[in-house]
Amino acid sequence: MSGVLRSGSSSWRRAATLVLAAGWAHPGPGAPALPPLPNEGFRLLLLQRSSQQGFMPGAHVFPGGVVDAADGSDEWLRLFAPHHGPPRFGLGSPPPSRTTFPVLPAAGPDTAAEDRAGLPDDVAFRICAIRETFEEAGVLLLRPRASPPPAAPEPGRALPPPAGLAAWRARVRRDPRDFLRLCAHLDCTPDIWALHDWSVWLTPFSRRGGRRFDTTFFLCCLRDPPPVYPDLEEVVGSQWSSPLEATESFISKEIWMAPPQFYEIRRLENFASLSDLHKFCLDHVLEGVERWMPILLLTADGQISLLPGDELYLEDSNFLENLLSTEKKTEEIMKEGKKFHRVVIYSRHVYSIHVTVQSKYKHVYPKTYVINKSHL
Ligand SMILES: CCCC(=O)SCCNC(=O)CCNC(=O)[C@H](O)C(C)(C)COP(=O)(O)OP(=O)(O)OC[C@H]1O[C@@H](n2cnc3c(N)ncnc32)[C@H](O)[C@@H]1OP(=O)(O)O
Ligand SMILES: [Mg+2]
Repeated sequence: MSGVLRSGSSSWRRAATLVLAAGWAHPGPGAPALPPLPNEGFRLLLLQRSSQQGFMPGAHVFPGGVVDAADGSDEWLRLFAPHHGPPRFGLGSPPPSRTTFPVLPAAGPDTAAEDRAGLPDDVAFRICAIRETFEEAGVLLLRPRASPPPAAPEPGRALPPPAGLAAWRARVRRDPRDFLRLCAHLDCTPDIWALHDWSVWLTPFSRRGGRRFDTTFFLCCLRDPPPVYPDLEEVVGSQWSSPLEATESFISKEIWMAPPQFYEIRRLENFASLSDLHKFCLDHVLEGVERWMPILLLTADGQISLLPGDELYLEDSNFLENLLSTEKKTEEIMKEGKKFHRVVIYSRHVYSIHVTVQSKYKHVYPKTYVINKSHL
């Protein structure tokens, strides 16, 4: 399943990450914490990566990780039976395949046999996202095998942590194949039906080199926030933040996020409530999602991360291993154009987003977001 794809000098890791949105009541001062009403706001789970991580040390990201062969093993077939099985495991028809730029080489001939296992990618990637969320945050998104998903899915709940979970978590962190054994032990399956396709990001080329990921982002709505237990190795902290709170934490230098997370946080600002967000996911499921690779434009005093639709974005495979640069300053470049889909990176904690293009496939893009100059 995982396999490492090669394009030019880059090796690509296939990964999955989970945007967990939990319903959040607004208890007044001293008021008892009430269960959130459907039209209440939501908070997002952000995990802080350890400063020892090889990739994005210290960054706040959504739970996630590299897809492992175990996530696609056909041993899962007996666990999903009898309610679910090939070809779609109850996920509904496959989203339309969007042949978007860039095309990465298919998994090479060295992909081991078990990597081409019986599960379709969109099942295996959901299992990976749920496994990684368990490994990194101790949140268990499983569904009892006896209760197939409801016809009209509502936001779910994480499984209350059963006894002995810490020992199981250590086992799964050592060997991803133990995640299936944990599910069998609990007579559950990963709640793949609660995960909705949201976006796919490919790591842009940068002169620093380093790891590159082809990462599928899923979105999952929960009625209320489950307790979170960072593993304290890969992940050293966690927070539930609204899109606005996460933006303010970033601008005030309390947290650092890479452009994809900042973009997704701002995109989620479009939704006023958990029910709006959940309804959007259900209405949108057949449209498929855009898969894109930002192209970096280095300016004299910063960087601009260009996205498809931007007038400077070129769908040219040369940019798999190249970037753009100019002697001009960022402000000059910004004055020249008008068809924007870009994240402007002024400094480590000062990003702005400019969107003037229409979103594709009935998805939403973030609104233009420019911080006031006092932060510059
Ligand atoms: C400007 C950047 C633009 C882009 O990258 S766009 C593509 C998507 N990228 C992003 O979203 C940026 C943020 N990155 C991420 O969210 C994550 O890095 C991403 C892409 C989901 C991949 O997840 P990761 O957590 O990095 O991968 P992972 O969980 O498989 O491994 C992380 C490192 O932890 C290690 N690890 C995993 N399980 C462990 C265990 N049980 N005990 C100790 N160490 C463990 C694992 O070996 C890995 O270390 P290493 O990276 O191999 O050195
Ligand atoms: Mg991880």
